[in-house]
Amino acid sequence: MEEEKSSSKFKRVCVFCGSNSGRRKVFSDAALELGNELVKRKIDLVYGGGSVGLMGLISQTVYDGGCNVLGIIPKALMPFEISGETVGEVRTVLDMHERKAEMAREADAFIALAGGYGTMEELLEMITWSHLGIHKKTVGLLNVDGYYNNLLALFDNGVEEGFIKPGARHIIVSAPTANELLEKMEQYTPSHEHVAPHESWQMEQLGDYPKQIFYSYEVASTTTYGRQKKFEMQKVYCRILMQMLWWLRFLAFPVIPACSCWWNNLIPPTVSKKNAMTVYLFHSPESGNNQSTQHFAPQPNNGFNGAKGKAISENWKFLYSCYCCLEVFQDGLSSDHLFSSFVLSLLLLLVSDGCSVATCITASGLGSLTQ
Ligand SMILES: C/C(=C\CNc1ncnc2c1ncn2[C@@H]1O[C@H](COP(=O)(O)O)[C@@H](O)[C@H]1O)CO
Repeated sequence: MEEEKSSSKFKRVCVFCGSNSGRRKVFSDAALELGNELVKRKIDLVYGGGSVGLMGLISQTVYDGGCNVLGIIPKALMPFEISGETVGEVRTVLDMHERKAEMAREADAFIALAGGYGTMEELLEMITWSHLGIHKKTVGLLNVDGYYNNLLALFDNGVEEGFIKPGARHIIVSAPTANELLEKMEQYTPSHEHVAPHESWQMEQLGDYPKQIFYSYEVASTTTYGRQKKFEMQKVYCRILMQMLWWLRFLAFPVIPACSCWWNNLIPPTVSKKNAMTVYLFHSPESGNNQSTQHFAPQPNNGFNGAKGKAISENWKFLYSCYCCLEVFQDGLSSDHLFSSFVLSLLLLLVSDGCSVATCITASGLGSLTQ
């Protein structure tokens, strides 16, 4: 079925309004009137979710009129006894900040109806974001029976006293009736200077940003918590993977030194010598002169070159490699570890050969890489 096109330049309007209905009937009437006006113009509704107060009235009206309703509600306000049942689509977010950003992203324009702190805060934030250049969307105020006269007077005073630029005062489009307000909003083009260019704002703060940034916070859809589950499952998988990697490192503990020994036994003395030097130079570049590297040259007759009888030094080498790995795995590559490695390297140098030291350093280096 082909979707009916909106007769307005706005496809979706976000309405901020009281979670209470107010003492006087004019406010409920205004909510119904605004709802009908949106339906007449085929404008979908974005709002705070739930069915309490004016929020419930407007959402039900728009929903019954056949337009889409999207309620964006923080997890904490989800319980039925707090916000009641929501019509249409419900999107749950983590907190109020996410909600505002999500509401602002989804809508082409904003309208504030009568309300309390919540409504006033949402209205003022959208005015501020427009002033700063975070969004370029129209902000309307349905000033039912002069409810917001004092607020508008306060804004005027802000201009008078030099706290609000005269151009920025025009960000708010206000009118006493829904029809008048929407007419004015349709005509409105922003003329105020932005504090910072729209493009310089972080994508996630508002504007035409990619959906996925927000969807990482989005946790539920209409009746099931599908998205939330998906997001939380991803976190569980990550944790399992990390746990697996944590255990796998112990596998590296016997494998790395064993490979080092095996590799060292395979290569001929000349190559071995070169590698030993390279490794040594890599780890201690400042001592990489000819004299010191000579100390690390492998000795062909000490049982490292595939000689049948394994020399004692090879066992030393293996044990030391294990020690290095264990140290690094347990504590990370701390300065203490480096110092003890250095002392042990010197000791080993006395009883073994340069090649084995190089192997051990390599093993500990590899160990640190796996941290
Ligand atoms: C406080 C009460 C119910 C709270 N339920 C709400 N459910 C959804 N959204 C809410 C709720 N309360 C505030 N909001 C948001 O703030 C705006 C309304 O706040 P106000 O202080 O009532 O003006 C509204 O736009 C929502 O986005 C029962 O009294």
